[in-house]
Amino acid sequence: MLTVVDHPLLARAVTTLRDKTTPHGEFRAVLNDAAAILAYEALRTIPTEKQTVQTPLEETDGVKLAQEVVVVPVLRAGLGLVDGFVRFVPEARVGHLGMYRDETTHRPVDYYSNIPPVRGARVFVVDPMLATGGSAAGALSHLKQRGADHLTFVCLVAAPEGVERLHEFHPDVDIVTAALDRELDDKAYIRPGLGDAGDRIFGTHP
Ligand SMILES: O=P(O)(O)OC[C@H]1O[C@H](OP(=O)(O)OP(=O)(O)O)[C@H](O)[C@@H]1O
Ligand SMILES: O=c1cc[nH]c(=O)[nH]1
Ligand SMILES: [Mg+2]
Repeated sequence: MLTVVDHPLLARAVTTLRDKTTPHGEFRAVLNDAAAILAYEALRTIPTEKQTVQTPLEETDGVKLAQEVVVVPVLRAGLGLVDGFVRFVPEARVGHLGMYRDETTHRPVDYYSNIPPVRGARVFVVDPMLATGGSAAGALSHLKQRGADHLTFVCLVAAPEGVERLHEFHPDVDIVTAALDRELDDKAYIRPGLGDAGDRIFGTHP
């Protein structure tokens, strides 16, 4: 299932992130806020179980989360979405998957993996950009090999090509995004998009 999160504050954040004049410090801060809204939506279906709580006056019913939460950013750009999740679920475990996209083939190249236990957990793979879908599909396959059985992919901007690829190779994985853009260009950049998310977050190419 594809969810395009519809919220005025998120739409405004995406507009700021698309703006080429937004400097990297502001880009990071606004991406953090956008990530929190995405996390809020993506966590909507997390199961809870009953827990009693003692107020200053009496005991009453409350809830606790009934499933472990694991957040897995696809490096580098995915790091920009981690805090949005961890601010709501501070006990979340965080895995890291290092991948970059080869500039000519546009195929993902793996360079790092450090993943906590994922079997039975609710696993959120986070990366601002879903372009060809090669990186996301590779990340999801890697996590399934490690036993992940409840995966959600969370991004900021998705291209139709990437959504199609994930639906084909990972039909069991829900996608949550802030925007579904028009197309990929001949360099496999998302149009209109926001450029290279990693470079914009970290200020790599002034
Ligand atoms: O859907 P795809 O076609 O695979 O493209 C999307 C990937 O490209 C970007 O990473 P990039 O390779 O720029 O690495 P970086 O995060 O280190 O900048 C982005 O953050 C995704 O991981
Ligand atoms: O538009 C794109 C495509 C891939 N990666 C990015 O950072 N941006
Ligand atoms: Mg990049």
